[in-house]
Amino acid sequence: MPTETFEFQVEARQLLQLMIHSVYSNKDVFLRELVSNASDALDKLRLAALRDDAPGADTSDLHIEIEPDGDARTLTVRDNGIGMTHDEVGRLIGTIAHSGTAAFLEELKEAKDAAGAEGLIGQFGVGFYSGFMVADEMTLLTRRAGEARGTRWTSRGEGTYTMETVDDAPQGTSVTLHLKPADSDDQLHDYTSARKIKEIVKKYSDFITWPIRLVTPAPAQEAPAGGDGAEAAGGGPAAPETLNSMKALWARSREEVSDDEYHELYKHIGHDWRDPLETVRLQAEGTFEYQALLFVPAHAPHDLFTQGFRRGLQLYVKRVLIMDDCEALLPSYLRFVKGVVDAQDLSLNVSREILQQDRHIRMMQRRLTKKLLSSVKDMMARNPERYTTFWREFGAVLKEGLVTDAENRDALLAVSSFPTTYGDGGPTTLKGYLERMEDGQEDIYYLTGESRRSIENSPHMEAFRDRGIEVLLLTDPVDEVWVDAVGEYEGKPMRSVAKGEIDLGGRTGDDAGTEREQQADAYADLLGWMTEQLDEGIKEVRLSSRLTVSPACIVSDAHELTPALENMYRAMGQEVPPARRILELNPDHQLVKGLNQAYRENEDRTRLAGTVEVLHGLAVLAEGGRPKDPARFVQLMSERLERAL
Ligand SMILES: Nc1ncnc2c1ncn2[C@@H]1O[C@H](COP(=O)(O)OP(=O)(O)OP(=O)(O)O)[C@@H](O)[C@H]1O
Repeated sequence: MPTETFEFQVEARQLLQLMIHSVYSNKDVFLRELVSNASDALDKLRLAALRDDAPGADTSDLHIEIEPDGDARTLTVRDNGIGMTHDEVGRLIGTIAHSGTAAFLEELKEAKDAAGAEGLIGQFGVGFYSGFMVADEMTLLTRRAGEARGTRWTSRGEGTYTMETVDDAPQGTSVTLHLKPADSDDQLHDYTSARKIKEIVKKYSDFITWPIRLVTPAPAQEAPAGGDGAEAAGGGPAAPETLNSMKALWARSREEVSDDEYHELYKHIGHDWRDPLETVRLQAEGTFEYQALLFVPAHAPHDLFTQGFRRGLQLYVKRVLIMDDCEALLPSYLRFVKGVVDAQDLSLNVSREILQQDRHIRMMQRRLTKKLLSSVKDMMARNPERYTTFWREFGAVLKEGLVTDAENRDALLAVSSFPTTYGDGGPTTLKGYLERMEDGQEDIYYLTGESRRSIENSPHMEAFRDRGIEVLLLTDPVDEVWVDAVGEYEGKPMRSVAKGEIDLGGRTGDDAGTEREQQADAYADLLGWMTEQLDEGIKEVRLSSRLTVSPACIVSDAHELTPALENMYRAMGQEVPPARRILELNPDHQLVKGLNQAYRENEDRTRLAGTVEVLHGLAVLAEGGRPKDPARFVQLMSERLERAL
């Protein structure tokens, strides 16, 4: 078979460069990555066998081998798992399939220091490539279980790699690293040293549920074969030593397991190089027994909001992994949680469809959800800083639960926090807001919008700002939805400052009522005329009690959809009749007063009609929208500016 040469995909090449000129100081982790891949490959093969989906595969002694060779300066990590087809090698090893790679590389360019870059790389788990931190050449020999021929892949990590078909590859995958010279200044250890290998495996891979064996080539001994024929080597002097304890961490008591051990398990499952933010254990006893070890990552992945986001919850049945990415175990708003759930009494070959219906799974889901929410609540009380990180990373996802999970709504509200106009603007809970509410205030005020800046500068906020009334500033898309779904908190209605009539209670003073009535009389004709002038988008023009600086703003009826929500529904393909909105005028503003005067004094109101259009356009702009006919708006505006010169 000819050896073919291929070029790495652009992103892959960039990542490889990063690995070779490693920004990552701890190079030992390359071994963890290779062992982790080997372990996944063994899990996959066993799963396929459980489903009778691996004809011709040998599953008799599934294991991982590590074989150093000091003379040749190589290190081989070998598994007899699922292996890869020729096609898969090209696809999985030559490219980077992670969806957010482009975004990642952008961020990486911006990361100012090595620590930042290190953190980012962790998110993308450039697993296999990490071998190039310690090797100047890597060879991968693999044969997909059940197939006749295998593939050899070789690369020096520069622009290209080669692939060839081979006839005599053992089942599974072996990765051979041609090691760079040891250099302790650069944290490049001697990775052919048995002591070093044992230390790394113990530290990072002890929990792996497959045996990790150290194979030391004895001079007079035949090299032990990987997979087939391994048993035949019996009688030789040194049986390979198993380096890991293989204990399932989730089945052990808390006292027996160190935080570091939990963290290593998380990194394996979560494909993350960083420690998790929180570890949550649950041991359910009784008629349906199960153990769970759940992790909240410290960073939200880039693709959390994309369709097809892969969750990281693994389902085991009596220590056997039966499903990766098990979506039935947690509601969608907790999809960022990683971990393991190990149940005693499920069938080994349950399908995803059956799981969705299963009564026990539903019970587990409820209990796991409650446990996670109570852990977040504890975190809030015991470790506010950690909670702040949690909320920054996952708040937007968790709030989806306020809409979809009525049962846990109160628990979710209790752990939710929101930016606010109070104090330094840092997030507040609804409880905190309630405690600060002054006598007479009946509602919890909020405003939704695209960014904090645009909300803070919105005309709707003016009266609230003047009177020092706290307003929650909601900028996540989901905020539009949950405020409607939740409606109230502790009997206090949630009220958008951009919706309905705002009556700020007795705060305006005793004369305010009569003053307003007088104004209403004075403006009545103008308002009626303006309503006629504006097109069907505006159903009413009225005086405002929320403006102090701006001349006008647009508000929605209390029960109308906001424009953002309208757009959202349309984007989802739903038909929504356009909402008819209200234009509010500030009766104390010079422009509005002038408008009223001009209305009274002029019979011919053609020009005035144009001014009304401009005023409406300005209000649309102020809330972040765009005038319906921008060219006409600009023309009307220019004419008026010209006259003012
Ligand atoms: N030993 C192996 N046996 C079978 N397939 C493998 C093996 N090593 C790697 N692969 C395949 O190559 C893919 C890419 O591996 P790589 O280590 O680069 O990333 P990953 O494992 O998907 O992600 P991460 O590094 O974040 O864990 C794997 O997803 C797997 O499909």
